[in-house]
Amino acid sequence: MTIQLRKVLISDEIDDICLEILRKNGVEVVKNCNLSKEDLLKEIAGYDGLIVRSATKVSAEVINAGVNLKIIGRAGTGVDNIDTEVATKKGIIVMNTPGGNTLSAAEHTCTLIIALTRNLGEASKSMKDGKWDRKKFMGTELYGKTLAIIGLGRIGKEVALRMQSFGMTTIGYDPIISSDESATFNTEWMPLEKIWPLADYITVHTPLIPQTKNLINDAVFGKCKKGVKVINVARGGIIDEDALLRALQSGQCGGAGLDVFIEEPPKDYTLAKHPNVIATPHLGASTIEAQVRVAEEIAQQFVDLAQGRSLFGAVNANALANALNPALRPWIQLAEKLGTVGSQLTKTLSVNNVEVLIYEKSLEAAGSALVSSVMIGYLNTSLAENGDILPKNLNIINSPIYTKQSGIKTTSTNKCKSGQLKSGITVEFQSAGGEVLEICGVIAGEHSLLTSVQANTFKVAASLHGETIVYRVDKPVSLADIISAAEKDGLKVSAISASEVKHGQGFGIINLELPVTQGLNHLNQTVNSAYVCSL
Ligand SMILES: NC(=O)c1ccc[n+]([C@@H]2O[C@H](COP(=O)([O-])OP(=O)(O)OC[C@H]3O[C@@H](n4cnc5c(N)ncnc54)[C@H](O)[C@@H]3O)[C@@H](O)[C@H]2O)c1
Ligand SMILES: O=C(O)[C@H](O)COP(=O)(O)O
Repeated sequence: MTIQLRKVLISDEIDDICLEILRKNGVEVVKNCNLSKEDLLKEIAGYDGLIVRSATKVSAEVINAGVNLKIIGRAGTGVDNIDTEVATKKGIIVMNTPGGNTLSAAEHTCTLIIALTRNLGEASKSMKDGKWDRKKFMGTELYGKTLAIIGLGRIGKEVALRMQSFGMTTIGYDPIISSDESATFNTEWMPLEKIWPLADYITVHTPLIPQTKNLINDAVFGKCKKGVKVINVARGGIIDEDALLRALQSGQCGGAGLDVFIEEPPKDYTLAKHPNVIATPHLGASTIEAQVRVAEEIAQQFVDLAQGRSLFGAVNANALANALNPALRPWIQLAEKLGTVGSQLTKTLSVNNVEVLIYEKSLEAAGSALVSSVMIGYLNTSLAENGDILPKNLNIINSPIYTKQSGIKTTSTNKCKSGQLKSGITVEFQSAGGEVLEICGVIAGEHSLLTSVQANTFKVAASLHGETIVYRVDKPVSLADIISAAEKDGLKVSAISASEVKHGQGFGIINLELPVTQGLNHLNQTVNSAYVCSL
């Protein structure tokens, strides 16, 4: 799969280095940060790529209007403003720049913790109002206090390291970070229920997902120390805003540092205006350094992808990473061709399971890419022939979704250590009734070759390339007879290969110089069945 990146739209405020890098690499770029939703819907059809920050809402409507979109880039971390599910279904890559703004977001979190504990916001405001009030703004030290970090990923870890220098004890929770790993940055991993009563400060650094929505709510505030302070530089909604207001009003929560809100900008500023709240308008990543970094990174990632070098930052395209690896590319192509041939030879079977068996060591990690590619070939033919609506752009990104929809189960199995002398890959198409079609292929140089069907070996491996006819016989038929029949059907044969005939079946591949334009009457009288494939 190659990505043709001719024209990219930048619809949010992104550093100009992004435009420079893209243009230097021959990509036309338009930056327009003032597009209304309606304008964006009209404009987007003309672009192959879109780059945003958090302001542009890349909804299903926008993605559907982007009929030429191949890639959506987020110059930043959170992709919650992009409908990644719809993009994936349409075969569009979604990419972010993980890490580019980590330090800035971590520093902003630390700034809010410090500002909260010394009432900096209100104290500064009172000075601006011409007041000298030293008593009202008595603070507390951070030294010796406990900071709970929910989400021990990139930002959570950097916050821990920085706040430890103030003498804070850091504890935390993350479902995928082990206690050993969190111990490497001096943070004791604990389950949430143990954390709540211990924390003097709680800071959240998770994505906003169903599991983290309203993670800190009325019940949690009830389990915390009276006066606990909370900080959210992650996403609005991880702390329940209504519950927070109630806790601030009752004094159960002693203060909140908020950079993000459920609605941005908020319609209701009650929370931001509360005297114990320090609020900033989503400034976590707003530093010169972070903005240059994310702009540079997203542009370079776009260029690397278009030039087939890397897929760094893609959040929805694991399989594609293998497809871009030059060493694996021919195998990925072979897999798709085996899928196409398999779909022709299983026309009479109701396939419900497809298994890819891998006999090459170099392909051990490429199972999901090979399966996705087999299914592109299989579905492209079988959906078309069943009269189903074919997705416009069936590719390695959305093939798993359409496979799931088709009800076919898929697996890949590494057979390298099985001691068998086989090479290449084998695809087994299995029906509910227990019938199996097994086809095997290998790569020679860059060429895809079919080596056997149903364990019937081809005397000379057949080339899977271009306009091809796959046929089946139930007894040996001479190649001369088959070529003669094909020529009577107006075909120009460039090569032919046949398998041995065992247990009443044999298979063959006819390579053609030109596409088939008429019926295969003579051929169909000479072999049992013949199918046209474009490979
Ligand atoms: N305010 C800003 O300007 C700003 C800037 C950068 C990032 N962010 C946001 O900060 C958040 C964290 O970013 P990051 O780069 O550290 O991401 P990350 O992926 O490195 O870390 C997030 C961590 O959250 C953990 N997590 C997921 N579900 C969890 C749960 N139920 N409970 C506890 N932990 C859970 C994950 O396992 C992961 O380790 C993201 O939401 C991102 O969008 C905001
Ligand atoms: O997830 C992120 O990267 C931050 O929320 C930054 O968002 P921004 O690019 O809109 O500042």
